[in-house]
Amino acid sequence: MAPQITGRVKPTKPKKQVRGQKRKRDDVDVEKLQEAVDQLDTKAKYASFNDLPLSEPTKAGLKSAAYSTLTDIQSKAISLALKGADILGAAKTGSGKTLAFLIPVLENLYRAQCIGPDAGLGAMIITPTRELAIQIFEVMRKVGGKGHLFAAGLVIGGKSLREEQDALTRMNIVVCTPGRILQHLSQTALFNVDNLRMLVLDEADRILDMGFQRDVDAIVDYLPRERQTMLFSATQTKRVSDLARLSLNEPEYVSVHEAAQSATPKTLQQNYVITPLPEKLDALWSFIQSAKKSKILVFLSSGKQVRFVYEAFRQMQPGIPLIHLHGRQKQTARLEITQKFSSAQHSCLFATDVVARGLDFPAVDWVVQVDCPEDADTYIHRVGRTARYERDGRAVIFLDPSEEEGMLTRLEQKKVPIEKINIRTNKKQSIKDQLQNMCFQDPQLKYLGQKAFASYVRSLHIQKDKEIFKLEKYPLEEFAASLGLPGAPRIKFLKADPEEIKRRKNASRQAAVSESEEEDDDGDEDGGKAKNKKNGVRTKYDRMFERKNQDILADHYAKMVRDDDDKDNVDLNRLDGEQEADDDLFDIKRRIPAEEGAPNSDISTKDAADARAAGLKAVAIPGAKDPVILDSKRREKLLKSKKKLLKLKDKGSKIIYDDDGNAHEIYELEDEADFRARGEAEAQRKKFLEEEAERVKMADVSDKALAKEKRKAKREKRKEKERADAEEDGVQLEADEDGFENFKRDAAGLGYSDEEESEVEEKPAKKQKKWFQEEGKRKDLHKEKEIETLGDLEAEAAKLLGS
Ligand SMILES: Nc1ncnc2c1ncn2[C@@H]1O[C@H](COP(=O)(O)OP(=O)(O)OP(=O)(O)O)[C@@H](O)[C@H]1O
Repeated sequence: MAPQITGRVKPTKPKKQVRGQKRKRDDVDVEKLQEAVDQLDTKAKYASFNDLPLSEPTKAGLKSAAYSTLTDIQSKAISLALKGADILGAAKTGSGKTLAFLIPVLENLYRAQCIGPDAGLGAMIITPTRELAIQIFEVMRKVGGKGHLFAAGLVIGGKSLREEQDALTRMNIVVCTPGRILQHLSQTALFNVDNLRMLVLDEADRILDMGFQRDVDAIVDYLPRERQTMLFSATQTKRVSDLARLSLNEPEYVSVHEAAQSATPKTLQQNYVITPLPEKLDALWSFIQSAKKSKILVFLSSGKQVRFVYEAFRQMQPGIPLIHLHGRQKQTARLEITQKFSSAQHSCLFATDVVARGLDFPAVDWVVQVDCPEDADTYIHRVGRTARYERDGRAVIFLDPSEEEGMLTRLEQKKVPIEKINIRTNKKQSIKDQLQNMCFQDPQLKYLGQKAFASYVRSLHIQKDKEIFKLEKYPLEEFAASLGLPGAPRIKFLKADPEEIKRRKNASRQAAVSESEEEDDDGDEDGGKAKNKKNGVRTKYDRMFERKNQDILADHYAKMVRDDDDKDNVDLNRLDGEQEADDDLFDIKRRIPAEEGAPNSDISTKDAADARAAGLKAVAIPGAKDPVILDSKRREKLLKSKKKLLKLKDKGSKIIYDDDGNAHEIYELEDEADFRARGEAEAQRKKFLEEEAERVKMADVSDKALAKEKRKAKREKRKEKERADAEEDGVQLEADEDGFENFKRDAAGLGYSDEEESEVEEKPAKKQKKWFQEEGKRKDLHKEKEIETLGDLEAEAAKLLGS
């Protein structure tokens, strides 16, 4: 198999080797395999992959990926799917549904010999997000890459359409998102799906809901009716209308946990905390503070909230690495972040529901839902990012008192066991004042806060389940204050049907994706304009004025400006207020000569005359060229501030004195005749450059020697201090030395030069010291236990949450 990420489907192995493998594969008795599949008992329970009639390449792939025993859903679904049945697969999050459909895809195409560019597209796997598509593709590469020769690819946007088009025409298996594949189906002339045998919808209920409805219906119209269709999800749809849309043929409903007591993994502990909306950020901050040695996934309801909370918390330095992810980030950034979180040991990821489904981040300790999810299904998927494949995990949701009853009812209906807990009062920290201070000092942060507020309130407005979300019950003024805002921004609600709004939102996102021109990190409604100005520099003021809905925040923004012009008592909501602002723009015109008696009174201009005629006063500023006209109280105030007055004064020019005490400008032109007497200009230039180069070279040598000396002294000093510290703490010096030596060897292994190596030496030592000190400080101050195991870390985090 030669799986490729969009655009490069050429086999990665040399041609000869590929042909040889193909012959070998042809030798395999496909017929025998088919016979075994025909005789397969679909009612039996299979424990090992070896018990199933699978091809050698698949078996080799499973072995090398260390998959040996089947999970329940795999045991039931694979046998049925191998026989070609349409399947509705439902099993808890993290129970191995991916392999339950990937193995049949590889096997059924293999037995049908649907391999190579002439075979055409044999299987299409659709997922709701790009991240999930990439993940599935990676699992397929892991399992199928050990000998299968399929050409497989990802079609998820983020690349040019042309690149994908070339690759698509030769693919046997494609993993894709709905919007992008539909674009190809309608625009790529050579993309032929007539041979398609298998269609898989992962997170099927999500793909079939209104967000993707039109796309999926249109995709299905292109596909042959005779095919095998498989739908998988932890919250499977059984709606007849959905199934009819996909023309499923007597589907087998494979639900391994239907009789189970809970819809969520047994190893998942779930709690909720009643947290009034204005206290949610306090609760989140306090939580993060007591779970710093964990891997935490925090869900918020919109990208704007994610950005604000991330930005604000980052500035407050919580002592744990923070990252953030939302659907409007560039694809490369999204990929980087998911990889970063996957490999992190301790980290906190703020995210929207873009990561709620399907993503298999290893070893997430906590899922925290700051905002209530839109329904119980979303809740189940969010918490499913932890406690995967028999691992332990914990989840906590902050519910506003008005959401409690509605949400608990919904969770109970879905068989979600959840218990109430409280935050220990002594662990609660209020960050409201800090946020207010930060927003006051940083208008960009304040603006993010305003956007976060607006998007959150809008999201409440469009929520479908009014039993949970009652907009009038939320204390919005206090909520705004809790974000650090000086007032609640005014929100304008669209009158459209909430479902329609949601559908449109989804559609526009997909359009953005398919154009492969993702929004920049700004993630605002102003995406279109951002694109127009893509190559230009957009300032925050550009963004501010490009906002579609200028009404939002108008009151508040006015207030902000009013603060500046405090004494003027200008009401910017009034037209004459705007006039005032305009006048300020042209204040240079109104600077006129002073009245008689003032230093510049002899200068008489038309402007001055006009100003005097208008009854305005002018004041002469010592050291300034022009007097200043007092046309507003603000300008009067300005004259009282010495610091501000400096701005009006002439800057002056710098002068140097020679040995005889004569003044000179810093740069003076030499006499031309003298210059010419010294020879040709070009020769002089060359000579000058050579001399300078020599001078720099000499200086460089002595600088380097000096720097080396300094580093040596610093190292000596550090070692001495470490020795002293170690003696004080009773730590064996050898241990430190060992670590130091190891690092040195690593650095050498990476090929650092001597110079670089000595630079590198400094870094770990510095880091080591910092962490050591912090740990020490923590120990001294709080007498806390060192965290080593998951149990320890839960105990640590549980200190915050008391039952
Ligand atoms: N047979 C197996 N043996 C060992 N590990 C497995 C097996 N099957 C799956 N896993 C592991 O279990 C984890 C969860 O699998 P997977 O992502 O397929 O779950 P899922 O049911 O699709 O979850 P979700 O509903 O969240 O999408 C993965 O890390 C995967 O590698």
